[in-house]
Amino acid sequence: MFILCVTIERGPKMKPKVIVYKKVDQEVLDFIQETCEVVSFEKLDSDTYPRFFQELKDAQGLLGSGLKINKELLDQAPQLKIVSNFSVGYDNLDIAELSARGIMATNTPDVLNDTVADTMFGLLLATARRMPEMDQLVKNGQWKTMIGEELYGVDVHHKVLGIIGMGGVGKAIAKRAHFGFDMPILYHNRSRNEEAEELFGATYCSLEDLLKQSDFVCLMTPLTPATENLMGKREFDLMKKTAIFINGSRGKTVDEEALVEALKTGEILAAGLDVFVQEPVQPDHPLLSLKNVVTLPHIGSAVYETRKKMAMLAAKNLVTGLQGETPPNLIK
Ligand SMILES: NC(=O)C1=CN([C@@H]2O[C@H](COP(=O)(O)OP(=O)(O)OC[C@H]3O[C@@H](n4cnc5c(N)ncnc54)[C@H](OP(=O)(O)O)[C@@H]3O)[C@@H](O)[C@H]2O)C=CC1
Ligand SMILES: O=CC(=O)O
Repeated sequence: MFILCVTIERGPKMKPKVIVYKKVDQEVLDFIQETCEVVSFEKLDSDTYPRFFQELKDAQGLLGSGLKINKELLDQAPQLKIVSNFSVGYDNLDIAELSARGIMATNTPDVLNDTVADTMFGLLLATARRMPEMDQLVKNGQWKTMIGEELYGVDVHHKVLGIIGMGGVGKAIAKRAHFGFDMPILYHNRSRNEEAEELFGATYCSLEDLLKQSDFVCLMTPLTPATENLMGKREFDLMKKTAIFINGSRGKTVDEEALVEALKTGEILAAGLDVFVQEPVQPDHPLLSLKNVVTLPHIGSAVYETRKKMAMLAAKNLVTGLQGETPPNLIK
């Protein structure tokens, strides 16, 4: 019998194509490029969207932040295997739609906890002691004499801090409050966080009790259907008139109209906000005209070292997923 043997020459294995739609260090791009073909965009805007959607057609991975990953976008990305979100919050991802299509989703928890907690504590202190207002007074040449009672702030140390959302960031805030400022801590989650209770003496309580008893209320939950508008008129009414509200979660966890009203009528003393329903917040937003509001442009994790750690973690998630393994921060 005559047997014909044919050897099929295989070319080098094609690298999967990924789109990185956020500016990351060359070191991070180099790491991804070892195993993937990378198309990168420093930002997405009206100029770059057409090419982004073109590239999406055969992309297997996405890495970036903020972009809404929903059904409409996924319909344009039939080869997609993984979405690596460059942030811990992932309310921009339609997780049900991704799961239904068998596409993995990952985020970047933990590496940013201390940085975000520093930001939130800074915001809390700045709001309590009216620092941006004082800064403006000095720079405007209005510091003519020692300031009077009308410009006094309120103490932070030994005051009761209520944390709604005692997770990674919440615990890092509690650590600062407990060891640095001798603050009794109340917290509210759907489940108990025994570590925070043991390490920082935090006391679990209902949302209602937390709002009634806290001098500072710090909101640090993810944005989910259950937390959307978590803080509304009823909740601000429950807070002490002397209390300060800090939001580091997402803008939509707060009913901004109710917050404006509470701040105007003196239902609460002041607010420190890193996040807004619409970002960037419009300059004519009523919150921005209030003296008792301190604002930041969503800078919780915005320091170079931390953003680099987040980028590398996002890159590892992406590459691991595309290699057929379980990424370290798979969202389940
Ligand atoms: N401003 C900024 O730059 C930043 C903002 N963030 C925001 O903060 C959020 C939290 O981050 P992180 O601490 O890492 O996340 P974690 O998942 O570690 O913690 C979230 C906490 O919120 C609690 N939680 C969730 N749902 C509810 C609910 N319905 N009611 C009460 N508590 C709830 C969880 O506890 P349980 O499950 O028991 O309810 C958990 O303790 C992010 O999702 C993001 O939106 C994060 C980093 C930076
Ligand atoms: O808002 C930032 C995040 O990491 O989530």
